Amino acid sequence: MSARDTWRALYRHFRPHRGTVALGALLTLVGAATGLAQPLAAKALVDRLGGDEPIAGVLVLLTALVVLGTVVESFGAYVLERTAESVVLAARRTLIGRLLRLRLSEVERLPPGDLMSRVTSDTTLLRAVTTQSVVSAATGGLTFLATIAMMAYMDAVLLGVTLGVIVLIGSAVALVMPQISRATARAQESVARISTVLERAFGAFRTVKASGAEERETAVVDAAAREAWRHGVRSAKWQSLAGTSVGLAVQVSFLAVLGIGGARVASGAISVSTLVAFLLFLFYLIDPVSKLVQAATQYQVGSAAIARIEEAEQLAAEEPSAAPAAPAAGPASVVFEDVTFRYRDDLPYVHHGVSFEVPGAGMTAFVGPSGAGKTTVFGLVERFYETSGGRILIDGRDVRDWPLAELRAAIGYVEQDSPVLAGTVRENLVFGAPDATDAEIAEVLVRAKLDAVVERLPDGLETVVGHRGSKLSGGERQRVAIARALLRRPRLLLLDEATSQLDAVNELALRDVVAEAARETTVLVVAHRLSTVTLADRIVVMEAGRVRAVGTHAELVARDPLYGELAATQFLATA
Ligand SMILES: Nc1ncnc2c1ncn2[C@@H]1O[C@H](COP(=O)(O)OP(=O)(O)OP(=O)(O)O)[C@@H](O)[C@H]1O
Repeated sequence: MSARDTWRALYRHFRPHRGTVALGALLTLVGAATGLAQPLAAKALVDRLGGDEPIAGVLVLLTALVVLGTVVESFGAYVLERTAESVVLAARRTLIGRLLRLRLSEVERLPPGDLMSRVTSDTTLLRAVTTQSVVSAATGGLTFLATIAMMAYMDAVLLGVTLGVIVLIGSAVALVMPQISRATARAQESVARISTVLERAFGAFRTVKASGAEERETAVVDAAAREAWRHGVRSAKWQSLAGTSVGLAVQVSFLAVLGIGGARVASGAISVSTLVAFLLFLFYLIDPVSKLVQAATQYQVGSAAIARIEEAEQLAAEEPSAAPAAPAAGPASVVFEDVTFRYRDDLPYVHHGVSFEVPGAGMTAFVGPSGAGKTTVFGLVERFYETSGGRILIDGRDVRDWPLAELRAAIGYVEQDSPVLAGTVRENLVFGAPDATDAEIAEVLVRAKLDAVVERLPDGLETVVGHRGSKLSGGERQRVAIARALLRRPRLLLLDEATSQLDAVNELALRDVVAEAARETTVLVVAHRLSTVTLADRIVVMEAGRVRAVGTHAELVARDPLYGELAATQFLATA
């Protein structure tokens, strides 16, 4: 990101809060002013005590100043901190609103752990830069200019000396500033790597344990944590260097002013009192310069974070579209017209001109060797990906012309590994149909042959199924996934049959569920079982990204050698 883009992005986060930041700055200034007035009141008090004058008025004034100062200052600090939290919240909400709408291809490209850490960790770094550092820069800048003006009024030559030293040391500090940003960026990348590795490990926790990979995975996380530490420490080093440079600048200026000022006093150019006053102003300069350096440091940290946040905001997302109020009913037809497709421009084509027609209703099975492109058909129907060529028509309408939410509302999709989400059975069922009534749930449970299963569960529908549904059997998970899809009352059911074996009871149950669903919706199924294909109204045989043959089981066994082979090997194994 260029420096200008960083400015612009930071300003975008700051802009909605500029009013409250200004209020916070004002309160900070008022608090500081009452602080300055306190010594004056104290002096008056001491004077009056000495002169035996009444002190009640001054005492009240002093107390009022102390109370007012404390209240105003703490309220100002609260306003700024609250605004800082609001900036973080706004950044998080923008990111969250976008992340779940990202295109599938983007999420496949970036590890989810990395995306998550941008929402959680990087946004936190915006806290200081958009509020405290703006106030520091503003108040520091103002006081700096006022003090410089006073110094100019005292003696221009000594001011020149002072500014010379400050510019010299300031330039050196400016050189290390980008180092802070770089080190912070590296540290944040390492933090993201921690999330990524942990996410991978928890996503396949059984495999990690079964492979005895705990130590190795721990070592990878450990390395990332140490890497984050290393860059964090490097950033701290540059930050402290920048911080101490203020003291150095003032000390060097002090010596230079003392030397040159002494000579000027000796030559009669200025009076001793001017030199003393000038030196005092020099010390007043420490605070504003510190604030300016601090603001610059925070800006560097913030710019590292903003780059990562912006990157996530630039990822391609799907356009939001309102779900239809009343989706059309009845089974939908599906037509593929010479569809070509590849997952990425640098990958080979997966579909080399796929064409088939499925009328509304009935069940169509897709079969073919592994990698033939069957699951990809479903990804394209759902418009998870865009085709490279050809057309896909659902109900005679190009999928690109459907509002995305309407298209997906018409479809029920059961993935191959039938994901069940953490939560209760009920939460899993209504995931795709949040408004489903208890009666509808009960009906779908019967249809998916899950009613007996749910009855057996300790808490029925409210039973927590564990992370990824690990408390359900494979067959049960599959039927929960089908029930979830059916509850959406889809016009088109896409079912990616699991390749894993099912016992006879589960297999039969699944077969009935699918057969029944096919009576009222169009069912497309990537089939791996004889029991499924014999049931199908038509079978599409795919091979290497092309449709080889279409027909019924009996027709294809007689006509298509590849199908005959599949039937003999793949399907019969499951018969
Ligand atoms: N998200 C993806 N990104 C890149 N390539 C992919 C992706 N998904 C699938 N592929 C590739 O596309 C090809 C077709 O995959 P697809 O999943 O459609 O095959 P399939 O016929 O369903 O196979 P199976 O029966 O084994 O599930 C494969 O070579 C696969 O490696």
